Amino acid sequence: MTSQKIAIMGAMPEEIEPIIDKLDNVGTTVYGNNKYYEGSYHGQEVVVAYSKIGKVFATLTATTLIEKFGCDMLLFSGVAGAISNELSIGDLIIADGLCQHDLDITAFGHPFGYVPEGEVCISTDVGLRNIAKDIAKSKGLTLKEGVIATGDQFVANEERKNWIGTTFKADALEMEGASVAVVCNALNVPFFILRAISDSADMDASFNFDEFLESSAKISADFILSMVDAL
Ligand SMILES: Nc1ncnc2c(CN3C[C@H](CSc4cnccn4)[C@@H](O)C3)c[nH]c12
Repeated sequence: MTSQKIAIMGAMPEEIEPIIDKLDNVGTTVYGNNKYYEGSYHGQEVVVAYSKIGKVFATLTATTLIEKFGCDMLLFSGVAGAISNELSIGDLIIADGLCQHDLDITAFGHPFGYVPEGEVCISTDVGLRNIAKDIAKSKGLTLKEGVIATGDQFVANEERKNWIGTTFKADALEMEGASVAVVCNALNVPFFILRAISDSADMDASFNFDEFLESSAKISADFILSMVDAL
C-alpha cells in the first residue's frame, strides 16, 4: 500500500458506477462540468470521474485529475471495440501504446496519427502493465496486450475498423485513451488503460454495444479495483 492518490477515470457513467459503488467516505466536487468522487478503496485514496465521450472531454478530465486533485497515477477503465480477431466480447485488453487514428496531416507528408513534436504511439507505464499481468495470472484471467487506437468516432464499419487496424497495428479502438496518454505523458504521471470489449466495431457494433456496455464495463471495473489493491 502506498500513500499515493490514484485517479480512476472512465468516459461514460456506466464505466465508473461499478467503482463508485465500492468506495468508502465518498465526497463529491463538481468542477469544469465534471463530477469528481473523492474517497477510499481498501485504504487507498482515490479520485474517480467520467469525462463524457470523446478526446476533448477526456483531455479535460485527465488534466484536472492530475493538476487540481493531485493524483500521482491514472487508471482508465472502460469498454472498447475489438479489431483483433483474438478479442471477443467481455475480453480484457491493456494498452501498451495508444494512437489517434483520426489525426491526419498527411497532406504535409506526415504519417497518419502524427503531428510535429508529437508521436504516433505513446507507450503506457510498464510497471503498471506488469502488475496487471500478475493479477491476471493469479486470477486465471486472459489479458491481451496491444495498441489501442483512439478517435472521435464510434466505429461501426468493417472497412474503417480494418483500416485503423492495418494503419496503426491496433488491436482495439475507443474514443478517449490516447488523450489520457498525451496528458499523462506530458505531465509525467504513470498511466494504465484497460478496456473490456463491448463490440467488434462492425455493422452490429451499436447493437452489441448497447447490449454489452454494462457487463463489459463491470469486467473492466472489477479488474481496475484489483489493480488498486495491488498498488
Ligand atoms: N465501436 C466503437 N467505436 C468507438 N469507441 C468504442 C467504445 C468505447 N467508448 C464507448 C463510447 C461509444 S460512443 C457512445 C455510446 N453510447 C451512447 C452514445 N455514444 C465512447 O465513450 C467510446 C466501445 N466500442 C466502440
